[in-house]
Amino acid sequence: MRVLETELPGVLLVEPDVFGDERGFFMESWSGRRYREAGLPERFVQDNLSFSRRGVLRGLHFQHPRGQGKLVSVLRGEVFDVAVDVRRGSPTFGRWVGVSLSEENKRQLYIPPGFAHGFVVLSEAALFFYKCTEYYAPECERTVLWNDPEIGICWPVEEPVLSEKDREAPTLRNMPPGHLPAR
Ligand SMILES: Cc1cn([C@H]2C[C@H](O)[C@@H](COP(=O)(O)OP(=O)(O)O[C@H]3O[C@@H](C)C(=O)[C@@H](O)[C@H]3O)O2)c(=O)[nH]c1=O
Repeated sequence: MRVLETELPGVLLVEPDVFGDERGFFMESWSGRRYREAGLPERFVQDNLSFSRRGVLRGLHFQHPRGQGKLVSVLRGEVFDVAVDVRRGSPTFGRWVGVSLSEENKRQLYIPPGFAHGFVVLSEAALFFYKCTEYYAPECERTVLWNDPEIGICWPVEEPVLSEKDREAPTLRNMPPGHLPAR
């Protein structure tokens, strides 16, 4: 597999080895030892699966405290996946990276604690699977406005379908300081 650095140090793009033959394909979607050797966490404690229709945007989400590292992937369809550095004092605070993750390219994105995460569905529907290094803690859930102009994410969808929580989220500047992690 190949692990590629992104413009945000710590956010890693993983290209797994895929073995195709006349039956279909095989790939190891995660292996503790190999991912550790490649600089990713070995320990994940929760797996999540979500299904969304075209145009659905989930995000931008993170937990603080109890930050979660997330290894995200797409089992069906295609999404535009985004990570934003929300660590106060970070040289890349407020900066974002976005990648296409799909059933076809089978890529994974590793988003460390301290980064907000979101995605929008580009295909008819998407089945989104991710591993988390920390358990879900509803009291630590934080949401940043998906189209915060100061972050300036170039989303490939103009009027996404949002949850009420995501529609009403504050901008990064308006987040209570205690809701943001420090670097
Ligand atoms: C995230 C999560 C939600 N839930 C519940 C809470 C709620 O009733 C329901 C739906 O939750 P949400 O609307 O927050 O789901 P969703 O918008 O899909 O939230 C997810 O978005 C992506 C972008 C992430 O990065 C994830 O960490 C997570 O925040 O599921 C859990 O039980 N466990 C969990 O780990």
